[in-house]
Amino acid sequence: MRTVGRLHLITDTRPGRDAVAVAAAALQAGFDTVQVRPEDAVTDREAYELTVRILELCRRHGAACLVNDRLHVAVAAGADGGHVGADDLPVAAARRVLGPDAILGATARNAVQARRAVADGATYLGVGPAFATTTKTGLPDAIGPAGVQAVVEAVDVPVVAIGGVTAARAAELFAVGVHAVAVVGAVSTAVDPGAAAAAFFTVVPR
Ligand SMILES: Cc1ncc(COP(=O)(O)OP(=O)(O)O)c(N)n1
Ligand SMILES: Cc1ncsc1CCOP(=O)(O)O
Ligand SMILES: [Mg+2]
Repeated sequence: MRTVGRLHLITDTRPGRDAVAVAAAALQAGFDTVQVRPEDAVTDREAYELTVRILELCRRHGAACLVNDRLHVAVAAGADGGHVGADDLPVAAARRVLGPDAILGATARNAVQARRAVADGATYLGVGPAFATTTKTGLPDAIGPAGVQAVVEAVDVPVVAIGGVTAARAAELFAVGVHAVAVVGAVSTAVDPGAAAAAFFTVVPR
């Protein structure tokens, strides 16, 4: 199984966004994982074609490619794994779909959810929202670095913090022990996504 990366770009497929160009810039700047996260309006065919393009970029950079929610697309495209949350396949079922060697991320907000996801086969935990975000609507209140730290201290698998993550805030999150951060808006909405991504590379603990 490929190891879990430290800097995860999550694709922004909202209208007007160029997910492939942003992924290329982030990979060039040092991001080591791209999670393809198709909006609900994106068809499976579109999600598959996007994943194939992103996977080719990831392979060129030695990076991991994951697919959010739609694990059949991950398997069909030959991606490195997927990510599931409360509205997706249960973690144990997702593990059966992906097989024992794939990377499987699961969303958790607290220690109880985290331990359950690990017991059911999660490779890493996506924990947040760490800070308030407008990228995804309907989220519960942000849990802050302290809430993320509570999960870090509850499990022995990598924690990937998500939600309102900027380069400055990433330093706070690494300081409480996260393995990685996942980013959408701070890179995808930047005037220069490559420069925005490069700012994260400087805060990853070596
Ligand atoms: C790294 C990471 N953490 C959390 C999420 C959220 O996934 P999920 O709960 O399935 O919500 P949607 O992304 O499907 O809206 C994630 N995608 N990645
Ligand atoms: C998919 C998801 N899950 C929790 S927050 C979030 C979106 C994160 O986007 P941003 O990095 O722009 O806050
Ligand atoms: Mg989901």
